[in-house]
Amino acid sequence: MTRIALVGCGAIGTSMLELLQADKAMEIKAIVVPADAFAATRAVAERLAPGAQVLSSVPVEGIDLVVEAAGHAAIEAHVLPALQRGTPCIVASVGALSAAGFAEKLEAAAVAGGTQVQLIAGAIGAIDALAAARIGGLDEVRYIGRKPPRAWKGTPAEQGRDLEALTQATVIFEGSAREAATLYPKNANVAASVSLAGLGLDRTLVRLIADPAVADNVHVVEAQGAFGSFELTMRNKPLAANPKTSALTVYSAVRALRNRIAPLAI
Ligand SMILES: NC(=O)C1=CN([C@@H]2O[C@H](COP(=O)(O)OP(=O)(O)OC[C@H]3O[C@@H](n4cnc5c(N)ncnc54)[C@H](OP(=O)(O)O)[C@@H]3O)[C@@H](O)[C@H]2O)C=CC1
Ligand SMILES: O=C([O-])CC(=O)C(=O)O
Repeated sequence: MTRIALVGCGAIGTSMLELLQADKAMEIKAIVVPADAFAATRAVAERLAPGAQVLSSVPVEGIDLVVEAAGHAAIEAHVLPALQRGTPCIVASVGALSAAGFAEKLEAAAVAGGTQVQLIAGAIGAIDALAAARIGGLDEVRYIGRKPPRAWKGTPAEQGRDLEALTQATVIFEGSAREAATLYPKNANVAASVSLAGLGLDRTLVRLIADPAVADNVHVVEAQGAFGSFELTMRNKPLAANPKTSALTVYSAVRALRNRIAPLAI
């Protein structure tokens, strides 16, 4: 039995718990959330993971694997210490690695604990192709993220514009993946994933668009290099509980967990 600590119990975490009820080889032992979310999280746990304790930090003993679906700050607070203790971690908030020196810090914690941190592909695809293409050499990688205006609420996209009033597609950001992931921590984790798999946070070109004509979260990756080239378009359904987040992120996290224990992993 693999004993799991889930960090975060919002849109992704709750949907993961729903799916993981079917997995008999895994047990959710702990759900880690801020103290002000205890009551709501206990109600979710009662329904979907009755054996889980709701806590404000990952237990030091009795956890085989940590899975994070909480946000950038949770990596420093919960993933780093778990790695240092030797517990492997699966991370959804990949954009946290855009902070200067943070990827190195994460790696050092994993080395100190003799374990590994796995960054999930989340809402984007072709991370495998991109990471393989990097070995032969990449010349250019572009990422374009297009979401409905409501998905950009509470972000810098609101500065100087009324998102509700947009009548046409509007570029809200153009720059590096590092800047995108820093400025849009709940919307541009995939920009960080694409860049970490490919040309790096500073050389990956990112454009973010608020588009009233789309209902899905549309992600495009274009890459060129020694391997040839590819263009990928994902049209992801957002989660009802959080329009910023694509449902595919949940499936990607569940896949990562299942692959940890599957005799044949794909
Ligand atoms: N790689 C990818 O493709 C994607 C990655 N993500 C990442 O996943 C994160 C979660 O997404 P989503 O579930 O939609 O967001 P939600 O806002 O719906 O849920 C976040 C949950 O995490 C909790 N939380 C916040 N901060 C902490 C912390 N420091 N420690 C423990 N728990 C914490 C929240 O508690 P409370 O309610 O009290 O704040 C809430 O339960 C995003 O912030 C983003 O970083 C999201 C989409 C795609
Ligand atoms: O879920 C998505 O479509 C992408 C997302 O929010 C992110 O990359 O942070």
